[in-house]
Amino acid sequence: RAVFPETVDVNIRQLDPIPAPRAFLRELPLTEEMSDLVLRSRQEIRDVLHGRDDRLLVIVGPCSIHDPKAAREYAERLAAVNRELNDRLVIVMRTYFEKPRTTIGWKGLINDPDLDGRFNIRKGMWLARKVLTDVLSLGLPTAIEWLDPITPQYLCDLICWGAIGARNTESQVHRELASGLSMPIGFKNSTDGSIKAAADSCYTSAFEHHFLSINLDGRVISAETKGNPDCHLVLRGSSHGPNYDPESVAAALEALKASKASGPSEHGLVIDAAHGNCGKDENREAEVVEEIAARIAGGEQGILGVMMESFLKGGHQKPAPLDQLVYGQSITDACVPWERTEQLLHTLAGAVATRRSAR
Ligand SMILES: C[C@H](OP(=O)(O)O)C(=O)O
Ligand SMILES: [Mn+2]
Repeated sequence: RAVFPETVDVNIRQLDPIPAPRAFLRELPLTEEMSDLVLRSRQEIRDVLHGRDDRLLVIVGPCSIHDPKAAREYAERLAAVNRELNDRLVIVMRTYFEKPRTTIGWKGLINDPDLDGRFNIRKGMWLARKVLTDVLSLGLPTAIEWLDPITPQYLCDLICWGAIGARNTESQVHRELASGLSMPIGFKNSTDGSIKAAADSCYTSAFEHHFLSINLDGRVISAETKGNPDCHLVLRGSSHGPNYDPESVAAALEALKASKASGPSEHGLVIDAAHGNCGKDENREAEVVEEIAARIAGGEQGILGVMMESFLKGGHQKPAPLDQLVYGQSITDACVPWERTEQLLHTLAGAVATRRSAR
């Protein structure tokens, strides 16, 4: 016998087949226009990260997407501001569908799209593609955190920038994944504030790697990657406090040098004003963004981009089925409300203009 049944699936209750990625790509295809936007945006982000474009990368939007309608409404507002400020900012919308939990909790739209504990992953993956095509159809680039190593096969044609989160930044699986992804990848520093793991990830992901994955037809394959030359560090603070101050930025750039990380790491890093840099307090987050804008206006080098958690309404609420929720408010980390966000985007654009005129 090839398999002794009693030795496998001991802790498996159910295995449900999901259609292969190609079926999803056919059902919700990328249009020519969206493809052009994705390719153009990826290149603009690369140019900023490599010091070829003096604009500021701004990755802004909700901590997580839980309501496609509210996500689209937010995207419509952000797209309008993007049209106004894109000579100074490269704006990318956070469209996060996978949430890494410290312990247990709602894991995102793909894992539990109806917020009802039924974990209809097939529906969640379809909804994720639907939201991404909606956002791209508004002319807005997309940013995601990559968590499950199979998810990219379902979504990566629609993504302009990716993150590897603080809880996975040392993982070999995520470094291998990043080495083959088609867009720039930002590695968050570890939750304890250490920089070395993420710096080593920036170095490691630039090499070719070989690992098991699936292809668009759902077959298990051995992937050989070229290496991703566009990986960079994202400072997101830690449980011990913030790390966005000038001294921490300088120390992080030294750590990148010590890890022999190249490309973007020779030019700077991205600061996440949320998470450990604001104690998950949206009012503090807005202040952090203003402080960063002042430093950019003052000509500080090394800040290539800013991340902000922002949504239609400020604050956050506990996850619950959609009809029990306040519309347009985060169900994971607290977010800066839209009106304040719009002001902050103008402040960041003004800072870039000031820096540009001083050069
Ligand atoms: C979860 C993630 O933040 P992290 O804790 O990985 O910095 C995010 O929401 O951007
Ligand atoms: Mn968050």
